[in-house]
Amino acid sequence: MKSGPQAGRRIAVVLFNLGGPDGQAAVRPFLFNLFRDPAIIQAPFFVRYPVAALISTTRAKSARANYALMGGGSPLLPETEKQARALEAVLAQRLPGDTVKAFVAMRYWDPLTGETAKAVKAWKPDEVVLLPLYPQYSTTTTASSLKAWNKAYRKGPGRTTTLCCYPTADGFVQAHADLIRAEYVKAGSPKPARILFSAHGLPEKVIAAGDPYQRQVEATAAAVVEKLGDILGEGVDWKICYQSRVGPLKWIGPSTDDEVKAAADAGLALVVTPIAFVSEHIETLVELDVEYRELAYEHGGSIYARVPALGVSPAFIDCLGTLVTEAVSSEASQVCGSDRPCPQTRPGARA
Ligand SMILES: C=CC1=C(C)c2cc3[nH]c(cc4nc(cc5[nH]c(cc1n2)c(C)c5CCC(=O)O)C(CCC(=O)O)=C4C)c(C)c3C=C
Ligand SMILES: [Fe+2]
Ligand SMILES: [Fe+2]
Repeated sequence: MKSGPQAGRRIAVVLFNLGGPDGQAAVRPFLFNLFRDPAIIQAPFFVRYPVAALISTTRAKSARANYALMGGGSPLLPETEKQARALEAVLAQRLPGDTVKAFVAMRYWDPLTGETAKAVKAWKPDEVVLLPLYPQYSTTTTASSLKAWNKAYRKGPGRTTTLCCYPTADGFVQAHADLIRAEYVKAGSPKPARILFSAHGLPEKVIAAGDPYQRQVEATAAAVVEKLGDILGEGVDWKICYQSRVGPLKWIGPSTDDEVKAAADAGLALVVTPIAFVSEHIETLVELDVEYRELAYEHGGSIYARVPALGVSPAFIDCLGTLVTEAVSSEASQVCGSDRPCPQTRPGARA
């Protein structure tokens, strides 16, 4: 525990997320920002730029059509803002006497990380807590955001603590279990049924290079399953699968589309839950709700229940509040919420 005065601090909590286009015109430049990131395409600058320009141009048309299904752009920013306000409310209770403000820093679209770093500097915090809205650590998401932040916030005021991951944190796991149970019951508690834990996929080579994401996704699913003993068992099983494959590389599997087909072919009711996204966005509202639902029906499935993303579910926001409270009372510069620390963690190190 830290010594010295505890109250009266100005605490900035910075929520990291990927960002999404706010309208049709933003789709191509958003995709360009994404594909020029060396965390996404591991190639030298002079290869990455033309590749990013090519992929963003060729992918833009189909991506625009998908964003059009959600009203033209991504709901990710308004959803993340709601989480920021809910977290401020929880922290006002947890840390009375301190002033807490939650900022949003997106990686590939507004508000971009550099812009948010300027706003945080201007707010002059005593403490900065970096909180990725990625419960499972990946080099492609968490590490990429942290790198962009460290560059933009160099010499910024305040002591910084990073919450690198929280794949098995109590409230996070409980919130998932509660939402899954509620959706299963709403669907009529069908049997036989399968719960699919669907996470964003990654190229196999990223995992082979030591990225802990897949192991942490498995840890999350196992922890949620432990809390679902009342519905899992005879006639109800579960599986992890991976969605949103992009590009020609081999990605980790099994893929969500194969698992949806297999379950529907076998006559199982499906309960599909996003397990690595904490808010609704294109991968849940289009891929899970439209594309995979259609696939299930094409394969003879009759029940396809989709569990909502965590959003502002009280157990989840309360869990984030606990993590932030622990971070500001910790001596360490990185707080890892995993039982097997991720590579980000250097115990005792301070930035
Ligand atoms: C766990 C979260 C995510 C991981 C891991 C991740 C890796 C990853 N993503 C791409 C390519 C795309 N991702 C896109 C959108 C997108 N991805 C995530 C999350 C993770 N990505 C989010 C939150 C979003 C934003 C969605 C929104 O509503 O705007 C897109 C754009 C959409 C599309 O064209 O499909 C692409 C492309 C790669 C290549 C990758 C790992 C290598
Ligand atoms: Fe993605
Ligand atoms: Fe971690």
